[in-house]
Order: sequence, then structure tokens, then C-alpha cells
Amino acid sequence: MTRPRYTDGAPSPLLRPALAFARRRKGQLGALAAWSLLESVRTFLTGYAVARALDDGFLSGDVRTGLLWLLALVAAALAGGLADAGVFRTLGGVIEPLRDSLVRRVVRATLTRAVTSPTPADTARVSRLTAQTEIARDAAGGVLLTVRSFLFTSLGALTGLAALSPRLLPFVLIPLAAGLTLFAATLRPMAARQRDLLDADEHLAAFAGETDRAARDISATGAAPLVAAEAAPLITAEATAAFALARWSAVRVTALGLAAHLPVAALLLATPTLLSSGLTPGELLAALTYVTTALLPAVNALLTALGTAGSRLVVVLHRLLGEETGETGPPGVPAPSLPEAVHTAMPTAVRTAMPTARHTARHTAIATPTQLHAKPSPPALRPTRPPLPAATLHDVTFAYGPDAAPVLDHLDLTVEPGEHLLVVGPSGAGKSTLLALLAGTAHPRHGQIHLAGHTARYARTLGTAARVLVPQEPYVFEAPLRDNLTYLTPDAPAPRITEAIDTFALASLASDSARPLRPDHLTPSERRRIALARAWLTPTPLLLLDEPTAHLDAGARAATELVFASHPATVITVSHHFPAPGPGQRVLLLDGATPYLGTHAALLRESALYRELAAGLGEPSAVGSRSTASTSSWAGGGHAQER
Ligand SMILES: Nc1ncnc2c1ncn2[C@@H]1O[C@H](COP(=O)(O)OP(=O)(O)OP(=O)(O)O)[C@@H](O)[C@H]1O
Repeated sequence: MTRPRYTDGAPSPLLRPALAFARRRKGQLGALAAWSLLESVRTFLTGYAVARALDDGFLSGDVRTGLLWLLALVAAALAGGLADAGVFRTLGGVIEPLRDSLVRRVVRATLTRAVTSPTPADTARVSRLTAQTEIARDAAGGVLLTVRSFLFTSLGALTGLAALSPRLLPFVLIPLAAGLTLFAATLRPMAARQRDLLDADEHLAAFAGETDRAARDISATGAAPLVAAEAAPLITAEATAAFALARWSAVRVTALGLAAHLPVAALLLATPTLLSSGLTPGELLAALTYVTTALLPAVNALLTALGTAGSRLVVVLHRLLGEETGETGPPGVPAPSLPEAVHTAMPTAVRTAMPTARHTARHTAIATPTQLHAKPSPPALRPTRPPLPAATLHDVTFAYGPDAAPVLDHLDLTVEPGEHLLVVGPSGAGKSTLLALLAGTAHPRHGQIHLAGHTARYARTLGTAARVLVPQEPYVFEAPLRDNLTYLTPDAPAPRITEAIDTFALASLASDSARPLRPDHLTPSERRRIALARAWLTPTPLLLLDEPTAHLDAGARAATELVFASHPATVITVSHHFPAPGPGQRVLLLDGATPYLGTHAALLRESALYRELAAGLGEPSAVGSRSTASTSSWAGGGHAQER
């Protein structure tokens, strides 16, 4: 799934709100700095008092002076305690308003979206995001506390080192700077890797959940190999993301070693040189005290806090502030809610070869009968001007297996919105394969397929909002007729369901509304009519019908052809039977080597195979009548390829 790639770790999107917040809280931040300065004093004294106690006191035989400096150490510890109390008291004044501000922003954004968005409001969003503000509050508190502690502890320690002897500074400053630089370099890639891992984990978990729920359907249709094939890349993606994150974690450990441990080693190694150049034992011990009791823990805490709470804070703030601007989903489509994210990873075999039980937020309100006769408006895909083609295939090649001969070979095709395309051809020519590619259940070896501008792979995650496939073997499950019909549109209004039952002559199966259907007791015609009615009930912009009239008697066939002929969606129908192409209606003839696209009349003129099919398999009356009615030129659409 393509999300907008927030460059996690990149401060720019968060910097402005953070600075604005800091400006508003200048007073509290000033108080925090004042208390923290006391912490610097404590750190300063921690080393300085040790040096003086040794050099001026115990090593010079002046025990009293030594004890006085030790007393200063105790006073420093007490001052540190005071500083800690002050810091925690002041911290609340900074962090609580941050939480309040985030909650306000999230609620405002959610309510605004609920009022302005045509899609149903996701009321769970408020509580979900309020929980995220709590995470932001905790993480921000932790990060602020640790960064502040590091800065003021370092200030105290470095001032102390400079006061003891400026020669000590390079032994600490150089490795510290190197370690922190290396750590900073890991922030952005590591945040990105963390996000990758989170994404991969979410996709895999959602896929596993849906697979579990769809287990019955998967086993009923023998779709297990397809599901396994779909799971494999998700598992690989998660493993790859975890390895990448582990590699960056190793770099981070190196950074910690450089910043925190190398100064100790450097000081120990340089001890002879430092002592011989005039440094006193007290000063050396004080330097080691600064490094081991102040700097090392502060650096450790800083890197750990930034690596964990910091990353979490960046991700959560991106989500919260992205929520406010609506930047939480792929560009060009509405932001996905959780059910859609789940639907995204749903096994395709269950989603399209069989309809899914899950109704996603992308489904718009069911069209009324009058709306059905209006111009189609794709329910979830944002309108664009000029309208995008309903479907395009660009240089598409597909074969069942790496060594198999291609079923479709470098096929180009453009289907305009609202167009009704008929696909014909001899058995095995690849008609069902073409529908599978459009539905996203098969993927081309080469070339691109788009539905309303979205790749077929992505479009399939939109479910019925992108397309509905009625396969050759319609799927009916053991449940009452109504459940079977509303499988794709659970909130279909009762009058529409009644209309579907009438239109597809299903009244005999609806007499006992609570009685589950027994799929094995249904005739092929009944199964097909149920699947057609189910598809007809959806407000999908693209219907893919594979042999919709197979097994139907003449009356049902005529009714079906009529109802789909006036359907406002783009309809691509594969049929051995010629359902009387209308004037100007384009027909795609697949015959393996040379697919032809044109009107019925043009194909009759140009293709012997088409004439043969029309004469042998079609309905002579329909073909005959239409052949005189069709006056459009060859390849009338202009976009399609005549090959
Ligand atoms: N799952 C599959 N594995 C391997 N080959 C397949 C598979 N499905 C179809 N084929 C082969 O691909 C070719 C195209 O099949 P497809 O079902 O798309 O043709 P079709 O034109 O729809 O045929 P029909 O009109 O008989 O339904 C055929 O040779 C078929 O045997």
C-alpha cells in the first residue's frame, strides 16, 4: 500500500507546531530551565568536590578540608533532589497543555471531517485518537525530561572538566560528538524502518485475521494456494523490514559505545600522559567521575529515550497532525479507516472470486432505482476532470506460470466510464483471464492495469467501490437468500432487495425469509441469478460479468441482458452468447494471436472468426438485426488497440 511517505525523523512537519507551542509556554519552559540549572550545579559539584577533596584534602593530609568538600557533595545531592522535585512540578505545566492542545486539534479535525466528508463519520476515531494523544503526552514528557537532563548534565560536567583542566575536554568532547552525530544519522532511517515494520506487521496481522475469518470460504473454493501465495510477500516484507531495523539498531549501539564508553577508555589510556603532564590524581578521578556517573547515564538515557519514546512520539504526532490535515491515506483516495486497512489485506480469493461479507466505509449509500438510471458516479474514487478511463490495460502480458505461453500478449485496451464492452472469443482465448486481471485476482507478468486511475492491485483493496466480479462459477453460501444478496452491500434498503428479487426472478427462494439456501440444491441458473442480483445491488462503478447468462433460460437471459444494458456502471461482459451489441457498442474479440476491437458491424466485416462465432454460437436474430444497425467505424473508441 502506498502511503504518503512521511519522512519520520525529519523534523520539518512537526517543527512549526512545536515552536508555536514552545512560544506559548515560554514561562513554564523558563521555569524548567531554571530548575535544570540546579541540576547542572549538582553535576558540576559531583566531580569538582571529588577533585578538591582529594587534592586539597585527603592527599595533602588535610582531612578537614577533605571532609568539607565531601559535605559539599552531600549538599549537591540534596540540591539535585530539590531540582528533581522542581522539574517534575514544572513539567506538568508544559505537558498537560500539550495533551489538551492535541485533543482539541483531533476532535476539531474529526468533527470537521464528519460534517464535510461524504463518507460516513467514523465515530471511533475520536476515542482512538484521544488514546493516541495520551501516548503523545507520555512520550513527549519522557523525551523532554531526558533531553533536558542530558543538556544540563552535560553543561555541568563539561564546565567541571574545563574548570579542572581544559586538556581533559578533547578526551570527552570528541567521542561524545562523534557518537551523537552517528546517532543523529540513524534517526531518520531508523524511524522509516520502524514505520516499514509497523506497516508490514499491520498488513500481515490484518491478512491473518481475515484469512482466519474466511477459512470456511477459502476451503469451500479451494483458494488456499492463492491465499498462501498472497501471504508469502507479506511475510517476506515483514522479515525484510525487521532485518533492516536490526541493522540500524546495531549502528545505534555503536553510537552509544562511542558517545558514552569511549571517553572512559580514552581517559584511562591517557592516564600516564595526563599525570606526567601535570594533571593531579584528584582531577583525573574527578574526570572519570563526571564521565561515569553523569555523562554515561545521561547519554544512555538520551539515546534510549530518543530511540524509543522519541520515535513513538514522531509517529504518533504525524498521525495526529496528519489527521488534522487528512493526510493519513494514499494520495487521491480517502484516508483508510481500520476496516479498510483490514480489507486491504483480505485474501483476494475471498474478496472477489467470492464476495466479501465485510462492508467497508468506502461503500456509499445504495443507489435508488432512479439513481441507477442516472450517470454513474464511482462511489469511493474521487471525481476527477476529465473523467479517468474506467479501465486501462497497457502492454499487458499474462501467462499461467513462468514457462507457459502467454494467454494475453502485449494487450492494450482502454474502457471509458459508463461504456459497456462485450468480450468474445473462442474457448480458452483468455476472456476470464482478462476479467481476473481487471479484478486484481491475477497480476500481469508485464504491463500495467488501472481502474479509474488506480492500479488494479490497489483498486482491489477498495473492494466493491472499485469493481465487482461475477465469476463463471458463482458463489452461494448456506444462508437465507437475503444474506446471500446483501453479502456485498449489507445496508441495502429493503425496497432495493425486493426489486433485485423481482428482477432476477428469485421470489421462489425468498418465500421463507429465514430458511438458509442449500447451495447444492440450487440449479445453476438459480446460483447465477443470485450472484447477478448480488452484483446488481452494489453501487460499484465497474461490473465484470463472466458468462452472466450461462444456464439461464431465454426469458431470464433477456431480462438479464436488459437490466445490465441499462446499468449506469461500466460493464465488461464476457459471453459466448451474443447479447445483441447495441449501436456503437464496442466488442473485443480475443483469439490469442490477434485481438480485435470494434463495433459489431465492423467486426462482422473484418473478422472471419467473429462471423463464425456470431453464426455458430450467437443469436442469429440479434446479430442480424444489429449488424445493420451498427454504423460505427472500426475501433470506434479510438483509445483501444486494434491488433
Ligand atoms: N488456473 C489456471 N492455470 C493454468 N492455466 C489456466 C488457468 N486458468 C486458465 N488457464 C488457461 O488459460 C487459457 C485462458 O483461459 P480462460 O479461462 O481465460 O479462457 P476463456 O476465454 O475464458 O475460456 P472459456 O470461454 O472456456 O471460459 C486457457 O488455455 C486455459 O486453459
